[in-house]
Amino acid sequence: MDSVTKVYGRDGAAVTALDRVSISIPPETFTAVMGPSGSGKSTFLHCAAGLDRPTSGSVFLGSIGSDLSKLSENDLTKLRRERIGFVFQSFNLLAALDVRQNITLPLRLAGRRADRKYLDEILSRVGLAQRDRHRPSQLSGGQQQRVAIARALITRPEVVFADEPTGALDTVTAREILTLLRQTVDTLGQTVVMVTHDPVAASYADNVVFLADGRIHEIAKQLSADEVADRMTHLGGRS
Ligand SMILES: Nc1ncnc2c1ncn2[C@@H]1O[C@H](COP(=O)(O)OP(=O)(O)OP(=O)(O)O)[C@@H](O)[C@H]1O
Repeated sequence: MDSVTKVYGRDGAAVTALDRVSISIPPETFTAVMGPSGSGKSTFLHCAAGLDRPTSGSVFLGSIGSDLSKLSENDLTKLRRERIGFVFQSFNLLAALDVRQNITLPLRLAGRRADRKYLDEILSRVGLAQRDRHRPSQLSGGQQQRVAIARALITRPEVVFADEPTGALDTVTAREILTLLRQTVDTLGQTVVMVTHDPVAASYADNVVFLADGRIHEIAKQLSADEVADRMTHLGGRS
C-alpha cells in the first residue's frame, strides 16, 4: 500500500480516515491492525482488500502486479472472490447451506470445482471433518467461525483479511480461533491481516500496526498482550 489516503464526505464535512498510509505486509506473516476507535482500521482493511477505493494512492496485493485502486468494478469483484479470503466478526455463513457447501461457495461462484482432497484437508485442519453436513444453526459460534476460516482458505488466497474475527466469541473460543489463524500462517504459509481491538488477539501476530488519526503510528514485532495494551493506552485508545 503506497501513500493511501481516504477521505469520506467533502468540504466542511470531509473526514480524512487514512492519511498517506504506506506499508508493505510481508507474505506468510500474521499482521494485526490496532488503534483507537475511529483511527481508520476498518478503512485500512477495506482499502487493502479492494472493498473500497482510496481517494488517492495505490494498493498492490501479493503477486498481482496491478494497482487495485485502478481495477474496474468487475475485475475487483473477481479478484476479491478468487484471490482474497474474508473472515468477519459475524461469520456471514449461509443458513441454508451445510458446512461443505458454505466452504466451497467461493469456488462455485468463481465457476471452479472444489478439489476434494484439499477440501478434506481444510475440513480436518479446522476440526470440522465430523460436522461437514451440519448447517450453521447446528454449530457453536466458534465452529461457525471455523467454517468461515475454511471458506476463506479454500481458494488458496493471496491474503486472508479478518475483521474482528473473535469479537463475537468467548475468551476460550477466541483463543482457539486465533491459534487456528496462527496455524494457517505457520503451516499453510497463508498471509493474514486482522483488525482487532483485543490486545490478546494482537499478541498472536508477527507484526502489530498501530494506527492513530489515520496514520501509522508504529509497526512493532511480536508484542505480548501487555505490551500491546500499554501502547494502546499511550495512543489514547480504550482498546
Ligand atoms: N462511510 C463513511 N462516511 C463518512 N465517514 C466515515 C465513513 N466510514 C468511516 N468514516 C470516518 O472515518 C474515520 C475512520 O473510521 P474507521 O471506521 O476506519 O475507524 P476504525 O478504527 O475502524 O473505528 P472502530 O474501531 O470504531 O471500528 C472515522 O472518523 C469515521 O467516522
